[in-house]
This record gives sequence, C-alpha cells and structure tokens, in this order.
Amino acid sequence: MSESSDFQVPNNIGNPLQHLIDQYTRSYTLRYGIAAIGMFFAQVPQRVPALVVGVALDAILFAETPYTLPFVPNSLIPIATEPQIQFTVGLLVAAYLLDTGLNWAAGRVSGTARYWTLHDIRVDTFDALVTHHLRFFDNRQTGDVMSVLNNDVSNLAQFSENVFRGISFLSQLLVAFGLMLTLQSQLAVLLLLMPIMLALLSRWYTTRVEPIYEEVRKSVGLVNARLEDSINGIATVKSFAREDDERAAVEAASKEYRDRKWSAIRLRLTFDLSSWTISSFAFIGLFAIGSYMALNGAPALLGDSLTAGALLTFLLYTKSFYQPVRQLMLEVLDSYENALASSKRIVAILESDRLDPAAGHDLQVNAGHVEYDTVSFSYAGADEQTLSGVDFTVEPGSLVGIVGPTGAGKSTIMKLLFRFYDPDDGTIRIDGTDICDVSQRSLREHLGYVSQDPFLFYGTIRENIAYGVDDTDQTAIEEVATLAGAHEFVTQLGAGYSTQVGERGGDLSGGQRQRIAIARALLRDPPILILDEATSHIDNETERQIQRSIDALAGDRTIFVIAHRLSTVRNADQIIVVEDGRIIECGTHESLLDDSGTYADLWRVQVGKTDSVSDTFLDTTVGNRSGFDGETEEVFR
Ligand SMILES: Nc1ncnc2c1ncn2[C@@H]1O[C@H](COP(=O)(O)OP(=O)(O)OP(=O)(O)O)[C@@H](O)[C@H]1O
Repeated sequence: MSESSDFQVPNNIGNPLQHLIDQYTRSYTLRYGIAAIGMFFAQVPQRVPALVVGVALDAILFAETPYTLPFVPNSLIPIATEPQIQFTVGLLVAAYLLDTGLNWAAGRVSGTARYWTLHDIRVDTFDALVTHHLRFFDNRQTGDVMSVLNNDVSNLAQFSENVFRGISFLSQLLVAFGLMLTLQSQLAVLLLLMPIMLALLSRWYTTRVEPIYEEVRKSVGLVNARLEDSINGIATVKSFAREDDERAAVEAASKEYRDRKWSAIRLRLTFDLSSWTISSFAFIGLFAIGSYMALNGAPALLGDSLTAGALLTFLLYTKSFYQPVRQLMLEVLDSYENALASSKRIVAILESDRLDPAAGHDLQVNAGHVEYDTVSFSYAGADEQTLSGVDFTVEPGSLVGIVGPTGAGKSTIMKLLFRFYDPDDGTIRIDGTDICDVSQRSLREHLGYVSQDPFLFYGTIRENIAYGVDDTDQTAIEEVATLAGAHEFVTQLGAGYSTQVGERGGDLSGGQRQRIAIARALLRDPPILILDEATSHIDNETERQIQRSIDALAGDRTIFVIAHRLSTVRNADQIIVVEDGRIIECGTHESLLDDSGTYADLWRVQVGKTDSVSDTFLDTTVGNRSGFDGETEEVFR
C-alpha cells in the first residue's frame, strides 16, 4: 500500500485558491457583487440600536443632552419626551426590519452564487479526473482522490461562506468605528489599538498554521485510503486473519491525523486565548477610561468628555467591534488556510497534464488490421522495460491468442492498444493509422474489452449490459446475453434483467460477472474485441459455450484473447507467446507444437504429458513456478 501521494500545482500558478476564484466566479460576478454590497450595508441598520439607545438615554432619561442623531435632521426629531420614546421605538423597529431584510436577500443571492460555483468546481474536477491518463491513478489511492472531491470541495464551501461572514464582520467594524468617531473621536482612535494588535497576532498565527494544515490534509487522505483499502479488501483481510494488522494500520494513520490536527488545534487555542485576552482587557480598559471621563471630564489628550449614554454606546459597540475582529481572524483566516490547502489539490487535478479524449481526428476502421511495430514501454518508476521490441501483425477478422507467464506483459500489450498508456518507442497501427494520431474516444469506440475482474456498476443487470451504448432494447440485450452465456442464469434471478447489482457485481459469482461483461462488450459490436482472461472464472462447459458463441460472432471481427488456459486459444489463427516483455514465439497451435519451444512444453504440461517436457523448460519453469498459472503449477506438484 502506498503512502499518501502529493498533488503538484503547476509552477505558473502562484496561489491556487486565487486561481480557482478567478476561473470560477466570473460567471456569477453580478450575484457576488450584489451579495457583498447587501451584506455590507446590512450592518448599518444593525449598528443603529446601540447609538439610538445611548442618545435616547442621555436625552430622555438623564435629560443631559438634546436628542440629536448623526445624519438625521433635527427637524425630524420630536421635542416632547413621549413622542421621542415613540420615535426611538420606531427607529429600532425600522432598523430591525431593514437589517433582517438585507441579510435575508444577501444570504439568498450569495447562497446561489456560492453553491453554483462549487457545483462547477466539483463537476470540472471530476471531469478532469476521468480524462486523466491512467498513469495519474497508478500512483494514487482511490480514497486519496475521492477526498479531493468530498473534503476539499467542502472546505471551499466553508471558506466561501466565511468570506461573506468576513464582509459582514468588516462592515460591522467600519460602521461601528465610524459611528464612534461621531461620538468621541479620540477614544475611537485609541480603540484602534486593539485590531492592530489582533492583526499582528493573526499574522503570527497564519504563518505557523499554514504548513500544519497542509500536513492535516495529507493525513486525512491517508486515513481515507487506509479505510478504503481495508474495507474493499475485507474478504482477503478475513481470510488471512489479518484484522489486527489492518486495525494497527488504520490506528497508525488515524493517530497521525489526530496528532497533526491536535497541533493545529493547540495553536488555534493559543491564538484564541491571546486574542480573547486582548479584547477583554480592551473592554475593561474602555469601561475604566470611559467612566472616568464621564465623571471627571476628559484628560487633555483625550479631547471632549463623554456622556453616560455615549459610554454605553461605546461599550455596546465594543462587543460588536471586538467580536468580529476575533471571528474575522479566527474563522475566516482559519478556513482560508484550509481552503488554500484544499485548492492546491483541486488545482493539481484540474491543471495537471491530461489528454482530451476528443482531440485528434476520428479513427476509421474498415478491416481491423492491427500492427505492433517494435513497441517498447515501461511503467513509470519501473526498473526494467515492461515491453521490449514487441512486433507482430494481425490480419483482419482473425483470432489471436496471447499467452505467457504471469507478469510477462500480456495485459500491457493490450493496454497500449487502448492508449491507456503510450509506447516509449515504436508504433501501433490499426488499418495503417498510428493510434497516437487519432482521438482516444474514436479509438476506444472501435474496441471492446473484457477484463479478468470486470467492474459492474450500481444498477440493474440490464443497465450494466447496456453500459456504453446509448440506444438499445431488451431484445438486443437478451441476444448478447445469450451469446455470452448469461441469459440463462439472469432469467433465474428473482428480478431477471432488473436485478440490482452492487459494487464489483454484488452477490454475483466471478463467472457470472464475466459473462455480463462479455455481453456488455458484445452489445457495442466493436470491430476489435479483447478478452483479457475473460473466461478465467468460468467452468469448462460454459467456456466452451462462450467460445462457440464468440467463434460464431467472430465473422470479420478481430479478436485478441489473453489466456492462461491454452485450450482457450487452441483454435486461434495466431498465438503469440510472451515472456519478460518480449515475443518469444508466434504461430498457430500446430506450428508451435512442431517448433517444440516453450509453447509446446507448456501445452504438454497442461495436458498432463510431463514426461515429454524439455529440460530447458523444466529448469526455467520449475525453478520459478510462480512464472506460470495455477494449472501448470498443479501438474508439477
Ligand atoms: N500500473 C502498473 N504500474 C507499474 N507496473 C505495472 C503496472 N501494471 C503492470 N505492471 C507490471 O508490468 C509487468 C507486466 O504486467 P502485465 O499485467 O502486463 O502482465 P501479464 O502478463 O498480463 O500478467 P498476468 O497474466 O498475471 O495478468 C508486471 O511486472 C507488472 O508488475
């Protein structure tokens, strides 16, 4: 099991979060603009009550000062006490209605903009994932990749929500500060010390927390990958009685996540404590200085004195002043760090090299002539070449068997035909066209593939057979299912073709899944069909039945069959024997037997004639039994 892998952001992208914002918010600029303005101005009516109550207390209850309000003409304010109370209540209700209305409207507009944007990012990221070269997935675990689509996109959602909260906090600060300036400008300016101290503190916090969050993200991916591995392989885990080891592996991954997360939380707690201390002492200090000024008048440096009502307004604002600063620093910056780490992984997927499946001209297959011209290939990071100088030609409409020991490179030869990987050297041609010059989509439309462990999607058997064709009907489905030897067992299932199958085929046997996969490939009616150990889980009688169907269906179709069981390819027009990534023999069953080479020895072993096997074969194969399939090994035991 590999460790969690890195997601590399291309060098030309400085800040991946900024990159995502630039790319994805453009279509919703108007909505974002309206939402931001709405959020900002919703704070104006929200700050009104504290000011109005302070002024009303001084004017009505203490009768200290006249009833005057900033930005409100005196002619609008009643002179008598009772109308002043009614006027105050009216102002409070109006402020409440305006505040609620603006917040509601801005919330709606920002909600649609945000969730539409995230939807676009999620779909594009998925699209980028499925169009990536298979090489991309070789080095990564499924859980790791899935956590990008789940956790990382959710982190962006959290961040986008916090950006709007940030706008609201910022507006609270500015409006409160502006109103405090109208009441006692020197004291208001003094209070600015607090956000400056918090800003410095937050700078310290963010530089320290950023690398920790990067580590947290990686360890989440590792935990997911571990869980996915253990749960997907639960049957293997149990059969080997390795529950304790799996538990230990999950525990180790989870511990790493816990420790990294705890480091991040510890740092946040320190920041939280320090910022809370600053804001609390600022509040206490304001009360002490304000009370002194209200009783004794202001000291020389602090200008005008302060009324009791104005002190109350200042104290009420302090709550709405300090709290947003803390939240701005904690929540918004915190989620910024998270979103930055997440956006790195998203952008790495969106922007890394991938192939456009539709790029290139369309492949035209008239006959189905396939040619491998000295093809060599190595998997990334492999020490040795996986394929060396593979060279063969397949006539249209012929049946080709590919045989050889485990790991010889049989499947790899076929993967190159699909362009899951491109050759390092040499060329593969179909009907004379280099497959690297045509679009992957058109190439794959002409190829049918059945693997030894076919994947069935969640859905009915009918949907699984029809996967890959847009238009089909029940008759066509039943026809191919009959050819693939699946019809009989499917009709015996409770719901027939409507039976639901789950992940990897649910409760169907390996052979049943293979037959469904063969039917699926046949329904597409491809001119070139590849069966990669497609009959490995199928009993001899069913295999013969499928063989007959395929022979009948072959017609002018070119068919490749990768097989361990040589009887499967006995009737092939051409059998290619692969060993260590090279073609060592090639011919028909009869000609290969006449040649008395590896194939002939292998055949003798499989039919039980071990006495006539050559010494060279015994030396190379018996010395290294793992090279051949179970059946061959069985004979030697
Ligand atoms: N995705 C991959 N990344 C790296 N190495 C790989 C990958 N797939 C296969 N290999 C290696 O390439 C070699 C050839 O593998 P391949 O699957 O083509 O062999 P094969 O002949 O089809 O084997 P089998 O009969 O067991 O299916 C093996 O050594 C294998 O370990």
